[in-house]
Amino acid sequence: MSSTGGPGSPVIEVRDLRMRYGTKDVLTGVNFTAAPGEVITLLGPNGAGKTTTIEILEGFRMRSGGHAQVLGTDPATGREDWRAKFGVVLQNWRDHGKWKVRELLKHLGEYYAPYSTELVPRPWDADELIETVGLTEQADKKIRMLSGGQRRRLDVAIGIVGRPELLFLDEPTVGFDPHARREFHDLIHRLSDLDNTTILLTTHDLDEAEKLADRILILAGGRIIADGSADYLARQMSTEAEVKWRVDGDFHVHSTLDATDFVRKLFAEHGDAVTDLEIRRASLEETYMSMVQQFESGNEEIAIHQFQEATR
Ligand SMILES: Nc1ncnc2c1ncn2[C@@H]1O[C@H](COP(=O)(O)OP(=O)(O)OP(=O)(O)O)[C@@H](O)[C@H]1O
Repeated sequence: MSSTGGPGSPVIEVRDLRMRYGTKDVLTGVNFTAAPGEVITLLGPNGAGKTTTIEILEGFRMRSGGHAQVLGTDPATGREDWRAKFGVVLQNWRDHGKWKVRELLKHLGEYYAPYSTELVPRPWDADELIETVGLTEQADKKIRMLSGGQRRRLDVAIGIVGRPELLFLDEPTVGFDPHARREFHDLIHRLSDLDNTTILLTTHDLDEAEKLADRILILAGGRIIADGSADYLARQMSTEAEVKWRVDGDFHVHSTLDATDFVRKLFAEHGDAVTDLEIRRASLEETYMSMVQQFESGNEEIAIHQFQEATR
């Protein structure tokens, strides 16, 4: 089932999205699109407006201005059949304590049965889903007995029980141990690769953003100030690479704009005497920190200008 508003059209399309709370402008012109099957991570400092953006797209919050289309519909006017096409994992979902895990997933799943198709049978079989999110041992436990991380896995299961075309996840891995985090990442890859699910998630974990996202959006100062793959962003922001090497046991470091040319000359001069060669570009974390620092020190225009210059 495709309901993106026509073949090839974006699943999410946001233009000049604005949000004002009282006298405070939180979003001042957000622009981005998401294609079918894309995994997009929304990064930004606390209070940047990530949750606000997601809630507007989910139809939970009315925007102050601008244009938004989600699965071919304006979220401000989306109805039941539109809501059934996407899944939501909120930041704090803390009810249903008396229900048991399997019971709740079966119950919530029933809502999606009318939207089942030959291609995408809905809902997800409860036991299969429970196994997929790693809760088999907890299937017959009451929800209030689950640990924080197990509860979060259940939140993810609730978000995908209807086999959504689009999945919104707000800080999905808070409280996950490294093993649960790895399993969650595998699940996201599966959903996007096998089911072509489009995924928009927020996280403060840059390592996670780098591992998961096809594209990273950085939201700061009310706008998307950077949009691209982790590698692309790091390359655009850091023009210099750091080269480290040893010659005859002595350690050397050099920053250069053209690492390939530098290394070629290094070998021409020292040949086999060069050992422990390492070339390093800025990590996503360094790129992100440098952009956000510019914003927090009041240099919004410089940060945007720097990025735009670099991506020109
Ligand atoms: N209902 C509301 N009424 C007034 N102000 C609000 C409301 N909801 C959010 N805000 C404010 O809007 C700004 C953006 O909040 P939002 O929760 O969208 O940010 P965020 O990027 O998700 O932050 P975090 O990373 O801390 O979760 C914050 O300054 C917040 O205090």
